[in-house]
Amino acid sequence: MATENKNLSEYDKNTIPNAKDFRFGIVVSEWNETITEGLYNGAFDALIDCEVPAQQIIRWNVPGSFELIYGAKKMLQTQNVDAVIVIGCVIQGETKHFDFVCEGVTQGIKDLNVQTDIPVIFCVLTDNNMQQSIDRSGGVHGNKGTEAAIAAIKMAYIRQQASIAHAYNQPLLTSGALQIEDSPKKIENE
Ligand SMILES: Nc1c(NC[C@H](O)[C@H](O)[C@H](O)CO)[nH]c(=O)[nH]c1=O
Ligand SMILES: CC(=O)[C@@H](O)COP(=O)(O)O
Repeated sequence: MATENKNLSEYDKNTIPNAKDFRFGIVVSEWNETITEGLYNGAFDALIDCEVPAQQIIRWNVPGSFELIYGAKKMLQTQNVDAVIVIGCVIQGETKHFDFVCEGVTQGIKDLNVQTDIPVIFCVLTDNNMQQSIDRSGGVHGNKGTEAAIAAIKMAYIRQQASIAHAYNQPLLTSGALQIEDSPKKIENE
């Protein structure tokens, strides 16, 4: 399903885990900052709407999307966060630089998700033109920052449940959609 068939800002709070105790890092690229600020506002507002206290949201800025990799790495190494959201906007120019920046950031963020224990959420627009970026940062297609915030909450929850399951040597819930429990049940060893 392409973005044009899905509003990026839509979410059902009934499907979102309790996020009150989670801490989030948000690394924001300064390139195309009118777009990245719109994406950040979408992410921040969604986290607040899901009752994450503002003081549990840490923001760092980096020069461009390529620096999101290093910024996210240092964020998760030095800050007590349950998930990191990286926010960028890469727009095709005259040269192939677009391809290398997009591929580099994609692979770098993927590597962080593989090599570290903290989920890093990919909120990087890779658009052909500015209008596509406007449309996806609070325009007709909604706000990818909102989508990223909801993903961050869900992945922080999965990380939390996985650590609990590991501690009690229990498999994670495998019944399709993640079932949300008010508080994880302690499994008494037989
Ligand atoms: N053209 C865009 C860039 N380019 C800059 C790179 O991300 C990087 O900062 C530079 O190569 C120095 O390492 N960055 C964006 O975020 N968006 C662009 O459209
Ligand atoms: C993604 C980029 O680096 C690109 O916007 C830079 O523009 P150009 O390819 O014209 O140098």
